[in-house]
Amino acid sequence: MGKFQVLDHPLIQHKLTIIRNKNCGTKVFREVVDEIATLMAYDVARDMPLEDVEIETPIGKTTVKTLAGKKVAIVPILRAGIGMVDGILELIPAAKVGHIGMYRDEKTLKPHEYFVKLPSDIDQRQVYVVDPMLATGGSAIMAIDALKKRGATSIKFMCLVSAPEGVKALQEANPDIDIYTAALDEKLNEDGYIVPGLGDAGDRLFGTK
Ligand SMILES: O=P(O)(O)OC[C@H]1O[C@H](OP(=O)(O)OP(=O)(O)O)[C@H](O)[C@@H]1O
Ligand SMILES: O=c1cc[nH]c(=O)[nH]1
Ligand SMILES: [Mg+2]
Repeated sequence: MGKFQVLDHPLIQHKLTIIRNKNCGTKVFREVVDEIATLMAYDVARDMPLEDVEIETPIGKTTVKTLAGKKVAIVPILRAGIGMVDGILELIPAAKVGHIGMYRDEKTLKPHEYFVKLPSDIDQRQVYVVDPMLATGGSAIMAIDALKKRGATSIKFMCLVSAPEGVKALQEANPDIDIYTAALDEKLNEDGYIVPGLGDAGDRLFGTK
């Protein structure tokens, strides 16, 4: 089974409180989602492999560490996942970015895929799938299926708020992936929204309500 980690650094908890508040406007919401994504990426990247490299400092020769292993692809699930991309690129600026478009039917809660565009070497990359919300898990599972179908083998999923139902479904469907969340909330309500959650992440990011 992959890792399941709640990244509850005090700075992350504080920033999450800011965006959970219903009075937080689009501008601040966007800025703070970005900041949380950067803080999370720092921890998610902790197991990046290193290799030795010989360099010369102004004082003399030495063997030190440099990043090795797979290059990163960030794959946001549209729309809301887009809000986390820039924050991760702050730390991993050379990452490539793929996009998977997905919307959840409001009645059935079933996800529908409408767009997939990935880096051509996705099978060679460490993929970070990002979406602020993991509710029923349907969207994340369908996005990861789309990635695996196209050859991705090394996948981590990052979200801000998750529901126990979504975590369980995602783990059962993909026991090979690591899941990172800033908070594990109580439950889903009858409309499929996370309680207490932060509402509709896409609408709050883009001001579409
Ligand atoms: O775990 P699930 O039950 O699938 O729900 C989570 C999905 O719902 C939201 O997207 P939405 O369908 O609202 O699309 P949007 O990002 O375009 O608003 C959210 O950003 C996730 O992608
Ligand atoms: O609480 C939720 C659940 C799904 N999608 C959202 O944006 N918010
Ligand atoms: Mg939405």
